[in-house]
Amino acid sequence: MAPAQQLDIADGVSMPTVGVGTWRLDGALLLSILDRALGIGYRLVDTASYYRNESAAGAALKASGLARNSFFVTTKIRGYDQGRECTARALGHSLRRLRLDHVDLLLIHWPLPMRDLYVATWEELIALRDRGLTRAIGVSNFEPVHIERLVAETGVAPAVNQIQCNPAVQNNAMRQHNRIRKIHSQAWEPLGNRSRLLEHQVVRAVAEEVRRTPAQVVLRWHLARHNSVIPKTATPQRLAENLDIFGWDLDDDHLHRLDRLDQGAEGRVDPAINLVE
Ligand SMILES: NC(=O)C1=CN([C@@H]2O[C@H](COP(=O)(O)OP(=O)(O)OC[C@H]3O[C@@H](n4cnc5c(N)ncnc54)[C@H](OP(=O)(O)O)[C@@H]3O)[C@@H](O)[C@H]2O)C=CC1
Ligand SMILES: O=C(O)C(=O)[C@@H](O)[C@H](O)C(=O)CO
Repeated sequence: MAPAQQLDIADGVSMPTVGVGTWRLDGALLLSILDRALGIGYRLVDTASYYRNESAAGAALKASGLARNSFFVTTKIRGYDQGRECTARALGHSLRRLRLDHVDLLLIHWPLPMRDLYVATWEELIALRDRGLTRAIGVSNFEPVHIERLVAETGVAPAVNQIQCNPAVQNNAMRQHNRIRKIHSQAWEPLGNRSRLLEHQVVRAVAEEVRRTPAQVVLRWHLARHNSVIPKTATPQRLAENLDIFGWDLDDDHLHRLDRLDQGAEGRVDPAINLVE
């Protein structure tokens, strides 16, 4: 069965299953990538204050002329903006750069447990959602222990946990815990750059068998395994390729061969020690 192109992440909030990743894109390049992406049907833009590209993303969205309710924007609260007052102020700055009055999904970028501010930050996200400044709230790079603390102290589970995931770095413990808590797993680094996944002989063999590209095979694996994806490309021609992952299938044998590529900790960024500020 073909996967849905939208999924429900919260009451009345539906999110595209494929979006545009924007880390390391900015300025004229980001404008032209988003112009092309929005023109061929992408409707989700993943940005973050840490990427310093929200202004260009906002300009591209405005130039697209698309109605506000037809596109979906995710941004993130970076490390040094964690904590009650800083978080609200940071979202205000992001909204101004994005030229929007609300985002669709607001994430805590990294838990930074050594700072011990992620629960206070989460409480602020709940308040920002209740004020209509974001339609849904979630986290990124949160391990089960961090999520359990949010739920225990606030009673509110994230709608989404954006985590590193691809066939080579599957992060199965995090994905399984997300599933148990009914939290959607959105995959960052979906193409497995750090692991040179697209060059792997199994990926290439499956791609040849189904007459698709290695990137399409990997992105289709994600949808079959219930992840949504936000691949990044600075190559305009690849945008259409990365979106053309519906209406065809991988069979169980293909999926199981890709499942077996997991390298465990190899290539995995440890969420608890990453110091992205
Ligand atoms: N929450 C978090 O902590 C994080 C979130 N992210 C988000 O996730 C997004 C995606 O992750 P990212 O790390 O960029 O990695 P990706 O898995 O999206 O890989 C990007 C790389 O793959 C290449 N590529 C893209 N499409 C194709 C294709 N069809 N064929 C061959 N190569 C291709 C790109 O090359 P080229 O550009 O030259 O086309 C680029 O080198 C980020 O942009 C960001 O929005 C990322 C990291 C952490
Ligand atoms: O792109 C992001 O959202 C990130 O957080 C990355 O910079 C991430 O920190 C990373 O790749 C660390 O190695």
